[in-house]
Amino acid sequence: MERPAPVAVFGGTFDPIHFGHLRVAWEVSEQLDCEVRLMPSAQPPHRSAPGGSAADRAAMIEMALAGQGRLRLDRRELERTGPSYSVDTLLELREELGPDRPLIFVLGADAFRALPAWHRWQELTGLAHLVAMTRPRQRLDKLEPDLHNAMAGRWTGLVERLRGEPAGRVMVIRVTPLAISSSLIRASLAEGRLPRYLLPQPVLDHIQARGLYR
Ligand SMILES: Nc1ncnc2c1ncn2[C@@H]1O[C@H](COP(=O)(O)OP(=O)(O)OP(=O)(O)O)[C@@H](O)[C@H]1O
Ligand SMILES: O=C(O)c1ccc[n+]([C@@H]2O[C@H](COP(=O)([O-])O)[C@@H](O)[C@H]2O)c1
Repeated sequence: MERPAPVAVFGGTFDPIHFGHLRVAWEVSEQLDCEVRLMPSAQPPHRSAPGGSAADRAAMIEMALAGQGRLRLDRRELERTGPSYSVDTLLELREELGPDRPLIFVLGADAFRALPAWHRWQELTGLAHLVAMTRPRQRLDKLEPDLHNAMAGRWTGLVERLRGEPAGRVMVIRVTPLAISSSLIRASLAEGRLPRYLLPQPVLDHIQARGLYR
């Protein structure tokens, strides 16, 4: 019996969302042949509070996603109080999806390398597959020993493996290198420059109308 399509979630601060996030999420959705849910964190662990409110960051994601059907916004972390630990989110999703449905947690190379600093990170592969996307200037080799050991035997290059099992595999997906970051965009706005063409125009219009990141 064929398993139902995987659910892929791409977590981030999205402060603000930009074409780097959007393009790589789109390519991952194409390569995995499933919907990808963009999931902004309420209170991101291991970084200072976002400059944009939860409502602004979610509104900007919605604007960015208008007019397409592959990517959608998942508000679950915004609706929870306390730090947005990914292990709690994946436990909640696993509970909703049941034990058999493939669940995929998508993260950029920098976030993947930082996994050993995450809350109960060793539990993540029991709940979901991990997909690490390439990102300019971020390596996916020479991982620190704990991460290297935790991932040993889990690597696959086959999407079918991810679609055929509920969790536990790790895959690298090569995406178009786009050296765009939210911090670059915030810095540009703080200096009074216009980061045009790095993010969707309706998102930039919203930032300007609301006076964000000045
Ligand atoms: N240009 C990009 N290419 C590939 N992955 C990206 C890119 N930008 C962000 N990501 C990934 O998206 C996820 C969410 O990133 P985040 O919202 O922190 O954006 P960011 O641009 O890295 O922000 P900041 O500069 O504030 O750290 C992370 O897993 C990150 O690795
Ligand atoms: O669970 C954790 O301890 C944890 C620590 C750091 C980051 N994360 C998650 O990783 C994703 C990317 O984080 P960031 O900071 O790059 O936006 C986002 O979904 C965060 O909630 C999760």
